[in-house]
Amino acid sequence: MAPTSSSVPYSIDPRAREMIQGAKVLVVGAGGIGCEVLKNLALSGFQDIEIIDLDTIDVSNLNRQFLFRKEHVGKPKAVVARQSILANNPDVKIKAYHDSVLSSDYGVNFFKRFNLVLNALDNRTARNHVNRMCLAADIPLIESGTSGYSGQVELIKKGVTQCYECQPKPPQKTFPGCTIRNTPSEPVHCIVWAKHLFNQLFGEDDPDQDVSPDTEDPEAKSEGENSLTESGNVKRVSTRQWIQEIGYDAEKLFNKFFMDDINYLLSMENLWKKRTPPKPLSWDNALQLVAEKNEENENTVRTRDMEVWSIAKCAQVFANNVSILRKELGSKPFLVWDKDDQPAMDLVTACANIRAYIFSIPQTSKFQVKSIAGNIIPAIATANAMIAGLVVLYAFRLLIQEYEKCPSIYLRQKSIHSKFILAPDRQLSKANPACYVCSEKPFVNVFVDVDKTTVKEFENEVLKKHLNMVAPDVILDGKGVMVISSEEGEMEVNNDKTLAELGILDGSILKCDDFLQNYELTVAVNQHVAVDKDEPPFKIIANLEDLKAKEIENGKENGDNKEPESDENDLMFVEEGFEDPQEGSSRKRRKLDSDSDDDIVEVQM
Ligand SMILES: Nc1ncnc2c1ncn2[C@@H]1O[C@H](COP(=O)(O)OP(=O)(O)OP(=O)(O)O)[C@@H](O)[C@H]1O
Ligand SMILES: [Zn+2]
Repeated sequence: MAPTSSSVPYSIDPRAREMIQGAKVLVVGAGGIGCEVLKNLALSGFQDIEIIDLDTIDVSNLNRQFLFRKEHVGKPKAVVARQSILANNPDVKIKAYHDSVLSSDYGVNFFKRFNLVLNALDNRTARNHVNRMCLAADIPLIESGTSGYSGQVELIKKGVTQCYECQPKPPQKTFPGCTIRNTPSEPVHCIVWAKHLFNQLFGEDDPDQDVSPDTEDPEAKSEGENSLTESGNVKRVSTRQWIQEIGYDAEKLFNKFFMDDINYLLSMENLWKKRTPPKPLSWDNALQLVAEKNEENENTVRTRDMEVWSIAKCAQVFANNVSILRKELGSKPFLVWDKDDQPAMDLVTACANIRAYIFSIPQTSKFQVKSIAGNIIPAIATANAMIAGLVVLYAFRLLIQEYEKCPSIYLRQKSIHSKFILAPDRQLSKANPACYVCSEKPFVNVFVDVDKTTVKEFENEVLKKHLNMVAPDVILDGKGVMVISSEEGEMEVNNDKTLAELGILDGSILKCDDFLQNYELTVAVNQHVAVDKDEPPFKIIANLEDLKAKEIENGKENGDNKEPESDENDLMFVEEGFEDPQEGSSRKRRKLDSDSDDDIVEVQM
């Protein structure tokens, strides 16, 4: 965009300018934001850059990840990003790692080599991990994310700001198991069920993803009636075992999931007193349900993915892809569902639509299924570019330790007059003194059923999945008993024992140590029995005061955006020093022409 008459060109502080050449920067993630950040770094004179990304280039990345071209599809993002930057600027020293940042190869000493770390990630696990590594190495981290037209940039610096984990993040949206398994009413319920079915057929075993009728559904039971089995599932051999026994026969699978299980659901009469009952569908009948010839469609330009498939087509797609995925599975222990893997996506689209048909729910195109199943909020190239621009502007300030000039800043779509608004917080966000990551003595309460929870479940679900440790060692305090070891083969004998069997009871204290993250956490164990079956089996509470506190409603999975503190009106800001926009003078903020199509905000410093 040509500078407007009112804009003042941005100039880098001369002290920062001097430091740019000698600065060593790590960029984590070479996706939408990462490509932009790398380009900005190279263009603004950074000479020593390292980039890490675990992924390879997908064709769907090409519209916005401009360092990649069609011929690069399938190649590692980090490697190609490096080549593209070097092609434009051969003087930059740039090193690429095609790897996960979670790997033990990147320990605290690896992070200590950098002046700055810039995150351009898309998931919480990796963000949490880099947060801990930067705290441990005491290196400033710039965290960033976008979600559609929204985005944010946040500085994380030990002892100066809050860390990425200071505030609890809302859990991802989930649906009650019985809605998914028994009484779906929206396309999304069928899509979640279809993803679970993929995992039952090919994925990692997860009892939470059962697709069979749930006989424990309280709505299904008459008063005083007991369920068929203790677990609430129809009693039979495990789904995977049965699938293997029938050799992944598509017709048998189809009749089981779409006819027998539906007949079973119909027998749970209470469920259908106020609902439209589902229609069981056999393989033979499905093949009859071909699309009515729709002349309108023939003249309409529609891409294949926008089409809603007939049920006969869904059945055929189901059979074809079961066979393709079975071959892909081969002798691997399991497949991982990926929205960009065509057979996996086709299978989920077909199954979701067959289930939707059975439950009289509107059917959806593959495009719609993909956006729901992949939790995709479309990535907006301009939002990524704006956020990446801010990341690098903040990088300049951090080189000269101007931390106070880097408050969290938010990008969001506003009104019909102005498409984007940038709004900074008034000041740096202070660390939460009860944070179980960055406080001086990290401490957390875990409420868990010590009589039922095994050591392995505790390690995987509590320590790794929810407390984000990578390779914990755990000692029962006071007794000095080692419970979990990060050394393979050392403590596996404990895996299937319950916590109680190892003497871990209500009031026990566990000392958990993650060597890689240089992170020690004290866990107080509290006996807790879930009363409601939809209640999570354990709870993690850093500060017991939080028990009463309302959950903070902020963030989205991709960008983890939260609302800015500043109160906005319908303005685009041109800030100086990010002072309180409400008190800004005309020098600091200008109302742009409301007819303007410009989506760019100029940030001056
Ligand atoms: N643990 C990790 N280690 C290294 N890189 C990671 C890790 N987790 C995620 N990434 C990378 O972070 C990048 C995030 O970029 P982005 O949000 O644009 O996602 P994408 O996968 O490229 O695009 P989309 O999800 O929209 O298809 C990806 O390239 C991804 O491979
Ligand atoms: Zn913290």
